[in-house]
Amino acid sequence: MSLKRRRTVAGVTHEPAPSAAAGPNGSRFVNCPVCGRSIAYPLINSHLDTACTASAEGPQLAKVAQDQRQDPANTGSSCTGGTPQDTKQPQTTQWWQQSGAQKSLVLVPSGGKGSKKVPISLEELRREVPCELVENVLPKELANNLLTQLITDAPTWHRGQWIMFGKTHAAPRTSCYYSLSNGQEGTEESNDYKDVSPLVDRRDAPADLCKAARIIDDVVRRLGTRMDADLAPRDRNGGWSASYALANHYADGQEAVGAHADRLTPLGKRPTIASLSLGATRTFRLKRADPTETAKDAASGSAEAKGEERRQDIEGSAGDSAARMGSAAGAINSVDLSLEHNTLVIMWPPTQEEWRHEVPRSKKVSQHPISGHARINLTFRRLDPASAARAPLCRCGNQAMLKASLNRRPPAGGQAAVHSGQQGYYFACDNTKGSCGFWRWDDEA
Ligand SMILES: O=C(O)CCC(=O)C(=O)O
Ligand SMILES: [Fe+2]
Repeated sequence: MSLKRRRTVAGVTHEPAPSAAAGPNGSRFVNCPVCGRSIAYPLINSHLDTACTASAEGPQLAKVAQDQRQDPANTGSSCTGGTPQDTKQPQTTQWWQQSGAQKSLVLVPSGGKGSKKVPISLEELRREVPCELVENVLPKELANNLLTQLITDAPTWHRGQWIMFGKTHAAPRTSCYYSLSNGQEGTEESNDYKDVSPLVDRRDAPADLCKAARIIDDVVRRLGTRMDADLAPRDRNGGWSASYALANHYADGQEAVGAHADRLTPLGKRPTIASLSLGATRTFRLKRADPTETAKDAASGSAEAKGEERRQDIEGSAGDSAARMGSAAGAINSVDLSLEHNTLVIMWPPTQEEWRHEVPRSKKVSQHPISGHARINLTFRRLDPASAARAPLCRCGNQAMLKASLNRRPPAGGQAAVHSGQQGYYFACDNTKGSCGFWRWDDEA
């Protein structure tokens, strides 16, 4: 991968333009070789990197925004209460309209561990990592209102706990689940929340959150059509819609979430998760998962600790693990996304299987006009009741946890080998207080 500001489009590599005030013919503007738009000459490189409309989703997303204005009754989630005027908010400038934006939203190490981080374009991000970033995803007023409301609610949210070496620690953030299905989900689905966290704080989503969810459903569905075959079968053909949003509140740069993957048991294999950031800008770090992480689990039959314990466990070693990875030469193993207010990150499959994500602590968090140093994150997730129902009970009598194996495949000839394709999955005991040692391949047909 080239880290120079050079771009290959349809097999033609466009060399970076010299950073002079005027182009070769003396004009102060140049037509973008990709989208054809007239761009101030010194800004053409950053336009190509971050703002060019010719990237696949630019026009699509523009259409999303337009459709949202024309069709506010869009029924992405089953939240009710949306009214036509609700979504008639003025649109903010979208990233593909910000010609010449100078921001470095995506940084990757230029070499080994500790090397300088260099920017890559949103297009390169999408190509190299199964994630993508959409700026200004909601109408500005909706994003601001939602932030104001959630910042007001956040003091009533729950601070989770995790146990390590017998000691209880408070989670460095507060959280809450907002249901987007207005109590429509059955008992089984409600039970799935317990699987997400044993400390459930679940509420009905307020109206602005329902509106946001409808827009996000639509964005995810439209962008998902580009890669339908990669999605979980039930999410294909525009099938994805969020059933709930997990909200996190980070009061300041000292609050964080350690490296982890979101739990597969309630969401099913190859889940798509859409993550909305509101308020102060924070770094969202993705690292390729260490194959030895699941090897330990599978070999010893030991349970992985739940929730925070697992997160903290990985946190200390994640950097080393990524450095050890040594996958294909030039491949990106680690990426930092700068998540500004009203930015959506879509984690496509197989992000939860093959990558780990975190929001590291930071000494430098700039203030947002509404929330100061605080940040709210909402991850929009789709429950898969069938997945949770399939999980066997371990010897402790608890539901075992579905996990992806990075380095092992199911035994040749087994049902799982025939049906699961590349990825092996297994169930393991999920008891934080001590594993019963339960472990078996998932042999789903
Ligand atoms: O705050 C974020 O951006 C990520 C939160 C997250 O990963 C989670 O709640 O599982
Ligand atoms: Fe997560």
